[in-house]
Formats: sequence, structure tokens, C-alpha cells
Amino acid sequence: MVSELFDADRWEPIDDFDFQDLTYHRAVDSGTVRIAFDRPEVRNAFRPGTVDELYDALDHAKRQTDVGCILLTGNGPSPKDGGWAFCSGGDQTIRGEDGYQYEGDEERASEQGRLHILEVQRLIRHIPKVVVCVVPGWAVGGGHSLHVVCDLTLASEEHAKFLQTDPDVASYDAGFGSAYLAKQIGQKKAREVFFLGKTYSAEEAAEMGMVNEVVSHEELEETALEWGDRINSKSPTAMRMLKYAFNMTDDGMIGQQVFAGEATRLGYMTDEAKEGRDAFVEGREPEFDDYPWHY
Ligand SMILES: CC(C)(COP(=O)(O)OP(=O)(O)OC[C@H]1O[C@@H](n2cnc3c(N)ncnc32)[C@H](O)[C@@H]1OP(=O)(O)O)[C@@H](O)C(=O)NCCC(=O)NCCSC(=O)CCC(=O)c1ccccc1C(=O)O
Repeated sequence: MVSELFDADRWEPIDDFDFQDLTYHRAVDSGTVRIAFDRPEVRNAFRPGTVDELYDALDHAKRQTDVGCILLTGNGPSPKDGGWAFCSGGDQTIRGEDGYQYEGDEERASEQGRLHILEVQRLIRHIPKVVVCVVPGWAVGGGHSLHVVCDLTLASEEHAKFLQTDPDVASYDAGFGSAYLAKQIGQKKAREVFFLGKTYSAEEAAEMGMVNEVVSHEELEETALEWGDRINSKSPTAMRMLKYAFNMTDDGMIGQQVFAGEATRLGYMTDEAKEGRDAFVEGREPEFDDYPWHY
């Protein structure tokens, strides 16, 4: 069983990978993929290998031109105690002096500690698709930060709980996890999340503005698939440009670069751009007289 909420008839596995800590599926009838943490016995905490796999799955999903929506979730419940989690952040049991260590992998055990969940955050931020965080239980620490950076969050009414423990374990996500959270829920509330470390229910998180919708636990993944269908019914170019437009004001020069890169792609698709390219290849002066100076 992948997860108690997982409807095996709606998904097919993507077999290109041999993931240990994740499951990765594609919907049978739509351009939606499902990436799920699969360490329910530790509330889906991530270790360096998990982060590598998550990056690889997201990067693979990014390259599927018929996929518009990525669901990021956590499998469950825990076989130990029945608890549910989206993700409880970095696995504290393998945290070394300079980051999280590759454990149980002799070849990699001597490598430096890693903090590359931040690379995953940047990939989610820039991936030209809508990433929906589907929260069936705890979203804690670095898991909370992942939900913050996703485009949308859908939460289980019964089991989703939101908690920032970063300062309890002497960690601090000073980027999206905190500063971007403050853009979502306001400065006072974001400071409360980190400085008081309270646990918030799905309803409270929705009221605060960091969760889009709360649905019953058993409807969670069905609703996520419906969201995927809605998203996939829309113009891919419009959705991509909108995501980058939303990002741009917060992302500075990188935001401008990403948006402008897509504007350049659109420019390349015009006859005017083809004339520029063809003139160079054919060794002649370009002829732009037929192309208007739009206003
Ligand atoms: C998640 C809890 C609130 C759940 O509580 P509860 O339901 O009572 O269950 P427990 O009995 O506590 O847990 C069950 C079982 O799971 C183990 N476990 C849970 N979380 C972790 C974890 N993070 N690491 C390792 N193991 C975990 C727990 O020990 C139990 O095991 P048993 O063997 O059955 O006893 C609660 O569990 C909890 O508070 N967990 C810790 C949450 C936490 O502090 N996470 C780390 C925050 S720091 C972080 O994530 C940094 C990540 C990062 O890389 C980063 C670095 C730099 C900048 C940014 C980031 C970033 O945040 O992204």
C-alpha cells in the first residue's frame, strides 16, 4: 500500500527511478503527478538521500511538457502509531556538525553535511508548473517551509497540523520559510509562528492565509486531483507567466531574469525573431520593416 489515502486506480508509478524515501506517480487520466515522502515512521522527516530524490523527481516532473500540476504530499499513516504527516523537516538523528549526513551509504558517509533542501525550495519556486502541497498531517520545521514555498496548500481537516520547531533545534530558515511566510500571513503572525512555536490546526492555518482550503481527510487526495484537473485545463503559457509574475516582486533580479527568460521564449516564437535568426544564418542583413513597433 502506498498510502491509506492513495487511490491505486487513479495513478501509475513512474518507474524511471529507484527511490527509497519517496513514491512518484502520474495520474492515469490527467497531467498531474504525485510526489510523496515515504518515511511515515518518522513523520516523513527528510535525510540527504530524500532531498536528492525529491530534487530528481521534481526535475523529472519539470521536463514533462504534458504535466501542469505537481502534488507534493506525505504517505501514511505511520505503521508505528497511526500518526499522519506531510513532513517533519530535517531528520535530526543524522544531523552532523555542518549539515545533514548521508547515513547507511558507505560511499557517501564521508561527504560534507548537506542543507540542500534549500535547492529544492528554489526548484519548487521556479518550476513552470503549479505545485500543490497536500498536507495529510504534521507540517513541521523544514516541512513547514516546504508548504510555505508551494504555490497552493490543501489540508486535512482532521489531521493537518502546522508547527515551526526550527528554533527548538537551533535551525533557522531565513528565506522562504520565514520571510516569505510573513508575506503570506503578516509580520506579527509569522513572528508568532517562529517565536512562540504554537501548533495550528488546518482551519487556523487557513484563517491565517497560509492554507488555501481545508477538506475532510478522506477527501484530501480526491480534491487534490480535482485541483490538478482545474489547473491542467488552463493555458500553460498563461499559468507559467502568472506564476513568475507572482514571484517577481519578491524575487528581485532572479525573479526578473526568470520572467524575462519566458518573455524571450515567447519572442523567439515570432516570425520577427525567426527573421533575425535566418538573416544571420543566411549571411544577410535582417529585414524587420514588416514588423510593427507595437504600442
Ligand atoms: C513532528 C512532531 C511534532 C510529531 O509529534 P508526534 O505526533 O507526537 O510524534 P513523535 O512521537 O514525536 O514522532 C514519531 C516518531 O518520528 C520521529 N521523528 C519525528 N520527527 C522527526 C525528525 N524531524 N527527525 C527524526 N525523527 C523524527 C520521532 O523521533 C518518533 O520516533 P520514535 O522512534 O517512534 O520515537 C515531532 O515529532 C517533532 O517535533 N519532530 C521534530 C521536528 C523538527 O524539529 N524538525 C526539524 C526542524 S529543523 C529543519 O527541518 C531544518 C531543515 C533544513 O535542512 C533547513 C536548513 C537550513 C535552512 C532551512 C531549512 C529548512 O527548514 O528547510
